[in-house]
Amino acid sequence: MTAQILDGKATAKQIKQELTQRVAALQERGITPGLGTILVGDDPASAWYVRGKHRDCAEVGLESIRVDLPEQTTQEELLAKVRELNEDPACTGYIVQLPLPKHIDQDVILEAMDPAKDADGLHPMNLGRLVANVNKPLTSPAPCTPAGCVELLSRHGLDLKGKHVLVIGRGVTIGRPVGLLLTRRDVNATVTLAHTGTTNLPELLAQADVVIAAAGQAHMVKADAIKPGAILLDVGVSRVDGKVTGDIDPDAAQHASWISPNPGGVGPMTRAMLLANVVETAERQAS
Ligand SMILES: Nc1nc(=O)c2c([nH]1)NC[C@@H]1CN(c3ccc(C(=O)N[C@@H](CCC(=O)O)C(=O)O)cc3)C=[N+]21
Ligand SMILES: [Mg+2]
Repeated sequence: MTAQILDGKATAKQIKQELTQRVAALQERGITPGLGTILVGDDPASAWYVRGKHRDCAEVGLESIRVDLPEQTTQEELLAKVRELNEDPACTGYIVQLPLPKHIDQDVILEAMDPAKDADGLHPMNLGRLVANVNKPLTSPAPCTPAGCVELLSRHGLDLKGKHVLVIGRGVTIGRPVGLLLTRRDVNATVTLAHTGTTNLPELLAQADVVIAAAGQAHMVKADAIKPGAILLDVGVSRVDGKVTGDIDPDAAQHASWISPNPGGVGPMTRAMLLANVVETAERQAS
């Protein structure tokens, strides 16, 4: 068996085309949505991601607002920028690029954002809405990487109803929220969340119909560990010898039915979902 590819790059391209139409429709009504980014410090990977987000904006017709601050920015200075974007009518939604320097409390910054402008879906208010809302369509932004995982599967015609999904990793951007999306009634999956304290990972991997690997440990999911025919989403990113390396050993493709490559899988979907959150916010405000 060789797995079929969950092509995140092509799917994101399709989504961006759809968003381009929606942005044009907003523009016809005199609305130009804008995405803001706040980047603190000069980590090259973070700077590269932020540049990509601005390129994506230009591609679909969104305005973008870029705020770059030096590494030694204080928490108060960053809070001042957050408040500025909260008040800026040209800014429909924005993100604060993570991770922040160690002297800044990420939770304080996220809570200071206007939840209505939270393009990442990481504000506690929006995470709370995700917890509270199981049945109705979501009217608040969902975290981009989890939403990208769900969208990547559904756009390849894969139905998760009744499937056992094993999520590996408990980070706040992926591992914890992705189960909330997958257990909504419209998806109806059964979810197990494994982490470094899990003692029976081999047993769980052998059972899982779908594996979402978001641990950030290069090639930790091996070919012989998975259930034959499983669907594999490779979310974790490490750099090994300067190369982007996922959590799933590429040999696992021999035993899987579907696999998302990394790069080229969930990464581009994350970016597309960020744009979608901004467009949806603008549409909500316009209606
Ligand atoms: N507030 C905040 N929101 C984020 O969404 C956020 C963040 N902070 N901090 C860092 C992580 C990481 N992240 C990625 C998004 C896209 C790719 C992506 O498109 N990667 C390409 C290329 C990978 C490469 O070659 O480096 C791919 O997977 O094909 C990667 C990583 C968003 N993050
Ligand atoms: Mg990727």
